[in-house]
Amino acid sequence: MRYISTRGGAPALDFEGATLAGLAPDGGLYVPESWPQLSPDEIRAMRGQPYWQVATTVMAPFVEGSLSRDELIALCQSAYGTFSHAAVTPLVQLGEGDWLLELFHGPTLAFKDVALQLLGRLFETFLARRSDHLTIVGATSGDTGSAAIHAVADRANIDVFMLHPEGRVSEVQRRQMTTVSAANVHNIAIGGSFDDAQAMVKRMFADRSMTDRFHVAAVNSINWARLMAQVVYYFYAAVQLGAPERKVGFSVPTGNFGDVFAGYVAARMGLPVERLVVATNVNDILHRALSAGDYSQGQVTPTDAPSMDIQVSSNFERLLFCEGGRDGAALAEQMRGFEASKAMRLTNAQREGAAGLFASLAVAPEAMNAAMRHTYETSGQVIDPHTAIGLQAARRLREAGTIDSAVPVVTLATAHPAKFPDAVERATGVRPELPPRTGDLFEREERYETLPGDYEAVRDYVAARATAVS
Ligand SMILES: Cc1ncc(COP(=O)(O)O)c(C=O)c1O
Ligand SMILES: N[C@@H](CCOP(=O)(O)O)C(=O)O
Repeated sequence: MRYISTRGGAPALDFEGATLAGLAPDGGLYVPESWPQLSPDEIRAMRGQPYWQVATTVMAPFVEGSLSRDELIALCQSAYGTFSHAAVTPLVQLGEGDWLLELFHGPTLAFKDVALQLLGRLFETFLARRSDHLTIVGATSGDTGSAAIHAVADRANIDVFMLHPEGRVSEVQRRQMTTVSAANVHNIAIGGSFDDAQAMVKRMFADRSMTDRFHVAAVNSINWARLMAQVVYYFYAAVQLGAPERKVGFSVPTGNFGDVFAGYVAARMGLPVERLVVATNVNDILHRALSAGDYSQGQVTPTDAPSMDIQVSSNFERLLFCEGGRDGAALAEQMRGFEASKAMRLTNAQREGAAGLFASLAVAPEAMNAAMRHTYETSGQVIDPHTAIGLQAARRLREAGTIDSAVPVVTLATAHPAKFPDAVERATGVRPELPPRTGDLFEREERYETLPGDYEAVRDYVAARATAVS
């Protein structure tokens, strides 16, 4: 499989190259040259299979040329063996046609583990084939950071520098990052929002003073391998609910548009998906883009669903490329306009292409709290604020008739409620307990640097500690 840049100005790479590159040198994101297809028979055969086996079938075409089937199987068995639930991502029924896909049984209790447990192993496999050292630079609004750190801590030939917005992640999220004592882990709290941190990371990929000396790599969902791993659970869930004979809808709490783009990929590969609901909090750039064609960056408002406090959604560029005729030059121009003015209009082709599959809704804080409360009162299930946004959007769009009432809808439960105990307790009166695997999180010493939200300060900090490759 070959990977091309959404901005059309970078050479195509194989899977290994795209995984180690992260962002393309022209500022674009890598996407597969074409979508592999899974036939109804291949999808039907996934029923009853263990997660690692479904993962192998879904990912095999994407890694062709870079990993043998046996290597892929071994990586999947090892990555998904770290999950505490035998089903890895169990499906739980809440009501008639209303399902939760629990994605938080990995080491750091959020859906990010599904991809990052694999990505850490992919880095190790590829680094063993070459003499190289990765300087991973990432941005987090809370969950990617800890999942990435747990995936690469103490791995040889890797350093990770993780930027989080100071004071804007939950205490559990922060401690999951800052109490890891591995020498190759460097946490940085920066002034500003996740968007500021993400912009600095992207700028570093374009900064020759860094890329000439260091092999800068990505763990955010700008890295294609992250999304590839997330495509798997759409298939895994849908076949349990009757696919390929029956269509399934998904509601996805959304920030950087990575998780829901993985659902789009599943649909393009042949999974019968009725609708993909893009559920946002009040940071609603994606809802405005999908409902009105208006992709304009507002100020980030801090909320009780902090991981979704995002107003520039990196992976939306992948959708614009795929639905805009795969025209890299035109998209590069469109993105340059956005970067200069912080606003852009979707083209008719982009809007109409997206409208066939996506629906969207922005969920206000009161509705999010009501969804947590209602779910607890009616099913005894305690859910986290991000999941509540997905659930609320699914129910509202079903009531509005946007989603066929006969179609089962799966809401992605993206984080364990104990990551956000204060918000959950305020809404439900219940304070969720951290699972035993998190150990003595509140006793361990924290270690992180605080830097101003200033690119040069972050760049110099990284450059002084990273390992040069040339
Ligand atoms: C708990 C949680 N839910 C939802 C999201 C949004 O996912 P995405 O950024 O892939 O849209 C995130 C962060 O990305 C998250 O950490
Ligand atoms: N919500 C994320 C933000 C980064 O998103 P990513 O999927 O691109 O890594 C987080 O919790 O860090």
